[in-house]
Order: sequence, then C-alpha cells, then structure tokens
Amino acid sequence: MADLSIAAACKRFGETEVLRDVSIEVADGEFAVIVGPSGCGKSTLLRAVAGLEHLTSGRIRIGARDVTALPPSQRGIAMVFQSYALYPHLTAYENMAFGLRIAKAGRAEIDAAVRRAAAILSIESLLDRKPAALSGGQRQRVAIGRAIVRQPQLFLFDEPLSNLDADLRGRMRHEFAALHRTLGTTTLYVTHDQIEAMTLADRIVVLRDGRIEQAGAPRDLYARPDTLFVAQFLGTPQMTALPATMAEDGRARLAGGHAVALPPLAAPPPPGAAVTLGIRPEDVAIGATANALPFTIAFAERLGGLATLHLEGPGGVLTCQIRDDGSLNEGDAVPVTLPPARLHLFDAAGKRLRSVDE
Ligand SMILES: Nc1ncnc2c1ncn2[C@@H]1O[C@H](COP(=O)(O)OP(=O)(O)OP(=O)(O)O)[C@@H](O)[C@H]1O
Repeated sequence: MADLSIAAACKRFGETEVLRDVSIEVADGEFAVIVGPSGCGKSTLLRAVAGLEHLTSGRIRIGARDVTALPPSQRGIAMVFQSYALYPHLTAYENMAFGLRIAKAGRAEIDAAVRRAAAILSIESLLDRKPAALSGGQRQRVAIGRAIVRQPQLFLFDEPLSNLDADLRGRMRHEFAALHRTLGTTTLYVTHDQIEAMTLADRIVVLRDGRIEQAGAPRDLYARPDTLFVAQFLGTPQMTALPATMAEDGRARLAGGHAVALPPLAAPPPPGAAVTLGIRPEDVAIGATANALPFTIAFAERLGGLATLHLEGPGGVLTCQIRDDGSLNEGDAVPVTLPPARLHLFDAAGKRLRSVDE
C-alpha cells in the first residue's frame, strides 16, 4: 500500500483547460472520493493517475515513486471502469486471472489469488461463466475481483456503480465500504453521485471546472461548505438558497421586506449588500414564533415516514423535510422559522460568510 500525491496537475486538450492546478494528497489506506458535475474533469484526473493521460504539467507520486512519466503497467495501480471492460470471450475466472498471467505469475499463485478475491466478493459459483451470462452487478464484482487479484498499491474507480439500478447501487455501496475495511487499500474513487461520496469517503474532493472547490471530511463539507456550490452539491434534498439584502440592523431582508436574524458574522457585509441565505431541509423549523415567515405548501412529496415539503413564501421556494403525520397538506399556510445557528450565509460571489465561532 502507498499514499498518493498529485501536485499542481494541469491538463489541456488543445485550447481547453480541463485540469487547473489540482493538488490532492491521499494518505496510505485512505478512501478519497472525487465528486463534481459532468465535465468537471474527474475522469481526466483519474486517467492521469492511471497513466492513461499525460499531464500538461504537474507531478504524480505513488508511495516513494514519482510515476509521472511511467506507463500504467508500472504504476502499481488497478482501475475499475464504469463499463467494467471485461473480455467477453473469457470466463470470470480468466478475466480475473488475466493481469497475473500477463505478469507471468505461476499457475498456483494465480489460482490462489483468484479464489481469494472470489471469496471476498462472494462470486465463487460464477467463475466459469462468461460476462454475457452475468448480471450487471455480477459483472461489476468480476471487474472488482480483477483489480483485487493484482494486489495494487492504489485502487482507481471511475463511476463503478453508475450502470446499476438504484437498489443494486445501494447494496454495492455497502460492499465497497466493507471491501475497503477488509483490504485497506488506498483508493481514489470518482463519481458524480453525492450520496456515494458522502457514504464512502474518508475525504471528499469537490471538483468544479477543473479546479478544487473544496476538500475535506464529508461531515465538515456538509456542515461548513466554503461555497454555495458545495453547499448545494452535497445533501439531498438540496440546501435552499434564498436571495436577501443586508439591512442596517445587521439582519437580512428577503423579498417583500421580511427580516431574518443572522448568526454573528466574523466580517458582516455592509447594509445593502446582496447575500444568499442557505438552509438545509432538516434545519427548517415549522411553527408559529415571533419571527416566523409566512410560507404556503406548494407541493408535498410523501415518502412514507418522511415528507419533503416545497414551500412558497418570502424570497422564493424553501425545501424542508419533516416526519409526516399527514396533518400538513398542499395549500396549507405554514409559519417557518430559520434558526440563526442553522443558517449558512454566502456573499454575492457565493463564498461562505463565516460566523464568529467558526
Ligand atoms: N481526449 C479529449 N479531447 C478533448 N477534450 C476532452 C478529452 N477528454 C475529455 N475532454 C473534455 O474534458 C472535460 C472533462 O472531461 P472528463 O471526462 O474528465 O469529465 P468528468 O467530470 O469525468 O465528466 P463525466 O461525469 O460526464 O464523466 C470535458 O469538457 C471533456 O469534453
């Protein structure tokens, strides 16, 4: 096993800058997830670490070795692709054994490695089947098995679950977490799915337009997003963003003139400055208080025990999540309080305005 260091990585395709000064350190044994919208450069970054793309500038180190100029086969990595990339004419066993055969490993060594990986992934009974006779989830397991048998220093995963249906995705997520606990191999995992990022990562790197927007532990990014982009990218339902203006008295005014008390800010913007109030669905308080805002239920999504309410009122549409006892219905007026301690404040450029206790 080994740590991974990506230093000042830049990648251009012609005139297009796809990676801009990306630096990431992944500690030995860590599970790092790169997340971001389509086209932000995630796959390019992963492919550069694998050696399938060459960086325009920057360095990549795996363990003690600078691998920037090395071909994929000499980097000590194993990659699992979204498409699985299994050989259709080979059985699951042969697919998993392929890399070791190429590396001229002995028959007994190959057999032990394949059977060990098959046992970890519970696919012992599928080893004689060709990919066409396997389900999507089973193919995915074989692709992961092929990565495991090589005992790499670093696992690279490129959207490995995106071809699976929602139910299987959920189960495979658990399996990834369990696999990482079992093997402890340093992992770089790319996804556009923020739930995968939140549930799997020791550390999340949010990529936007080829730049790192923010990196940190999932909980920290969720609790203290540096930007409105990160705030709205992580978490479902999405954080609500209400446009507002700073008032003379230090509160913020929503459209219609309703005032909202703010947490004490380290550097409050001047009166008249445009700000955005962010609030997570689980932090909205419903019920009459002195400072309650008048909202109306525009749409209720009932999920069983929980309901997601989309409320219309001052400043726009607010999403909140409640335990559903059936008492709130579309068209009902609901007083809403935005607890100051739960508010996230962003300036006009979308940067977080820190409160004094951060
Ligand atoms: N070989 C290439 N030549 C030119 N442009 C490329 C090439 N490969 C990727 N790009 C461009 O680089 C940008 C980043 O692509 P990349 O595949 O890394 O994004 P991504 O974040 O993985 O997106 P997705 O989630 O959709 O897979 C895109 O605008 C893409 O069109």
